[in-house]
Amino acid sequence: MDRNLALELVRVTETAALASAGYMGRGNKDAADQAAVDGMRKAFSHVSIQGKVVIGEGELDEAPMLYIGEEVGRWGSGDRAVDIAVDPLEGTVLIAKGLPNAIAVIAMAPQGTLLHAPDTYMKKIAVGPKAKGLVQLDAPVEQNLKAVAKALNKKIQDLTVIIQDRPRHDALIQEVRAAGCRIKLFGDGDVAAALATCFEDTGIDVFMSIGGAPEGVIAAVALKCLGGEMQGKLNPLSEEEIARCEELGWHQEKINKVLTLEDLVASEDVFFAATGVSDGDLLKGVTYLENNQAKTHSVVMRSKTGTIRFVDAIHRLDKNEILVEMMEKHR
Ligand SMILES: O=P(O)(O)OC[C@H]1O[C@](O)(COP(=O)(O)O)[C@@H](O)[C@@H]1O
Repeated sequence: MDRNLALELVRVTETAALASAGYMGRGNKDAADQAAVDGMRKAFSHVSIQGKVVIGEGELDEAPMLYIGEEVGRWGSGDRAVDIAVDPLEGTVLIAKGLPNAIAVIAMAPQGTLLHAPDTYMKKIAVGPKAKGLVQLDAPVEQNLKAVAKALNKKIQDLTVIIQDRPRHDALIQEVRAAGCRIKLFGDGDVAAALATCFEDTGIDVFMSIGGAPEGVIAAVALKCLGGEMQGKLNPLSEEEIARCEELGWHQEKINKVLTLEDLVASEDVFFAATGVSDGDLLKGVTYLENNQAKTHSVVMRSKTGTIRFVDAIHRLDKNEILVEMMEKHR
């Protein structure tokens, strides 16, 4: 895929972040999400791809924009056919409460290569490049943690495991504590949490959680670019979710299968871009500057070359056509 698409994708996540950041701390997660969706969709119309949303805001009946199956991009005759996975505002509650780690995020891959994950829960494990190939989602927790400690040349007591703070993880938390590791609990945003395992500065060594399956596919694209490892397994928690899986052709045998990184993302030529909405471990959030300007901090990655770029940008909110429209609508 054309390497210049990387910068195009950053423009899209920047626009989503800028559109939604004004809602920080205002207690309205739906309005913040809608703003991010608006911004992302608008910015996509300038990108030279024939994109189809495979992970989006839901089915057409529940999501009028960026719904699964929606065509995005310019759709010119020479444009590349691609699968698009979006989470315009990953961590809607985080923005509503003004908490850290909300991001706007996109993953892109050649057509037909991203897993069409149903919108149910998924059990996930992620580790950075040094521990790649050494963990097994279904293995005992302690066994995985010992393997990671060995790969990182750390004492098991010095490993930090990041887990979403939910009652469904009580037993997991007990097991990680019993193994002797440190734990960092996070409120929301498991894409950022999985990514953190690949950046030493974050101090996070392992990600273990049950979170959204769509977020699992998006994170897997990033882990592929970063040379890390991620595995997942659908984990429908209610009768309704099981029915939803069946409706989409996920029968018990398929649900029980551990999905490897290759199952989640079947291509070596994928892109991932994210822009911070609120300050986080990896990305700074949107900040507003004098003279109607705002600053964004993003990361964009391409698996083919393994390049990881951090992009700082200063935007004129009164000059850029799309941003002017977003500011009128959402500020
Ligand atoms: O809040 P739940 O039901 O535990 O779901 C977990 C999911 O929610 C999130 O924390 C945030 O998702 P939203 O941005 O859609 O609110 C995800 O990162 C995670 O996968």
